[in-house]
Amino acid sequence: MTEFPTPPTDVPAIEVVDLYKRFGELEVLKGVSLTVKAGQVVCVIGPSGSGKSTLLRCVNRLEEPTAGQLRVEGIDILDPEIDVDKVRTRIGMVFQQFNLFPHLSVLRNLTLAQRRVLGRGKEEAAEVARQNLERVGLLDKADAYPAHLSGGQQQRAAIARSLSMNPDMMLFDEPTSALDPELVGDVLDVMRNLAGSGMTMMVVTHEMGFAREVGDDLVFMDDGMIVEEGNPRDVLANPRHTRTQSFLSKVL
Ligand SMILES: Nc1ncnc2c1ncn2[C@@H]1O[C@H](COP(=O)(O)OP(=O)(O)OP(=O)(O)O)[C@@H](O)[C@H]1O
Repeated sequence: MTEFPTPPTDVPAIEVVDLYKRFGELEVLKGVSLTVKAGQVVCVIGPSGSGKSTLLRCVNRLEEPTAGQLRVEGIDILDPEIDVDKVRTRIGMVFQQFNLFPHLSVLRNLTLAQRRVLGRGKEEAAEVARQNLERVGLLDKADAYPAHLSGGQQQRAAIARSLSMNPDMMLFDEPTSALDPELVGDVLDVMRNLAGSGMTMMVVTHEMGFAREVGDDLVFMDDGMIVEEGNPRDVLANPRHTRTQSFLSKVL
């Protein structure tokens, strides 16, 4: 099995090289290349169906690319010898639909994978869980069940669950799209704090304000390709490509 050594600091956190993904006849990714440096926040925007989620899902091996290269901290994660569980412990993923287990308390949602995947003991896992619940402002909900939390609280619990695995980087797939508008701000605040703490993040989002303020880089995808990429403030203020202009004119 390939082990993950501590990477030298000049190795990119994520390197996507000429990535293709096909579902049957449908080519969803058509030669996507991008680099996320350690500590960077890269936001990915684009119309529905442009391949944003598929790209993220390839990065933590929830989907198998059809062709191309994917390196995480310099390690080829498409290597058939790779331990996929180990890849996933390095890369936290937060989904639109929270994916908490409804029959487990918030605390047990946070301790389960720590114990099963990382082999932590009960007390250590609970302590790590409490620290991360505190980080997202939910320590008082440790014993609650997901159904008794608001959508925003559930998403913050899902972020705390990811953090409890001590990931080196986190992928966010439209983390606020399922939330009522008044609950979006709290989740974005948690993400802003995470970015401020130096977490490497790739964020598929429709929140252009977040992308502008927090993103180091903005990627616009359309039809399975990266059409435009650059400093978020520049791309949002002065999109160069007509497809970016057309998309932004509808969402800004
Ligand atoms: N497992 C799958 N099987 C077949 N087709 C799929 C699968 N997953 C995604 N697709 C298709 O791939 C295309 C890209 O989907 P993807 O979810 O990556 O787009 P997206 O840009 O994230 O869209 P949205 O903003 O609506 O979430 C869509 O046409 C979608 O229907």
